[in-house]
Amino acid sequence: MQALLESILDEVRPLIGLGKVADYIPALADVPANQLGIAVYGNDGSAYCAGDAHTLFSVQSISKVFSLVQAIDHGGETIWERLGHEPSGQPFNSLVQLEFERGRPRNPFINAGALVICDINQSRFAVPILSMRDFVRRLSGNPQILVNSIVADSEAQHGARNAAMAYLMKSFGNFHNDVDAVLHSYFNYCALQMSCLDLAKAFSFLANEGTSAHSGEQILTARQTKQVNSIMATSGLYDEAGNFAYRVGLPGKSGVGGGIVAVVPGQFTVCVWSPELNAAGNSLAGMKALELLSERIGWSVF
Ligand SMILES: NC(=O)CC[C@H](N)C(=O)O
Repeated sequence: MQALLESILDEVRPLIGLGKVADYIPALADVPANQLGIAVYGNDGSAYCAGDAHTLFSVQSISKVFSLVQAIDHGGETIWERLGHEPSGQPFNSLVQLEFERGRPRNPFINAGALVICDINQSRFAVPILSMRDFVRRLSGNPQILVNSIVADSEAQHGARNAAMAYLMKSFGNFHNDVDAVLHSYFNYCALQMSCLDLAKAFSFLANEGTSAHSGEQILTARQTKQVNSIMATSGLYDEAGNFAYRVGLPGKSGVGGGIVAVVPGQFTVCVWSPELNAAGNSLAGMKALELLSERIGWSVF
């Protein structure tokens, strides 16, 4: 596995320079574009790292999985009264469908759906950002994980589109808390800083029927785990979810920080990171690396 990861990184490195680092969040525009890392975390506790696998980066939309898991943990099936689990076929920050569908987001991994999930969690936790940080520390087994408040504040200053979605949902009665308070939480969740290895470990329960492979803690039931993986497979990469299923064939979740986590159920999780994005907002080199990995191991969920 170690040699395989090294050779995949060598193969995808020439793609660096062909994508574009997210700059609509100004603090992310400064991230050096030539970084590339990958980490695999096995259900047997084995870890393999290559490249910049220990460098911290902004998880951005990968945090939407953590928020969803927190909400399921508390609200169970009732959360689906407020949003769907269908792919949207739209960019992650689209407003168009939300108006047509009367403020009910298609799924928890587009921004509108994540904001509803954050609204649900805002009602539950006294200190939502600390609850999230501690949850992620537990999931990854790394008590050092922090939120980068410079990134969160930078996004807050350019958060008009997310605010528009939240207010639109409020106008339809599908948003219960103060919009600014929920946006503050959402931007802070997105600004969690983690490495490829942290993320691979944090997602390990999704490869292991709901139980964390390193701590033994049950995070979700096996049934809930299947549900989260299926939403990742159909919606984890926004309007590129079909392409990701076609090329990689695994449940996955991306973020505009350039990270992508994928799950090989029953075996391992993998996180790849390269900050330059393609037009859909997914890591360009990261997509290719995961495609090569699934081809070389000869395994996908399809
Ligand atoms: N796709 C992403 O990673 C988007 C997350 C980002 N914080 C936003 O709301 O725009």
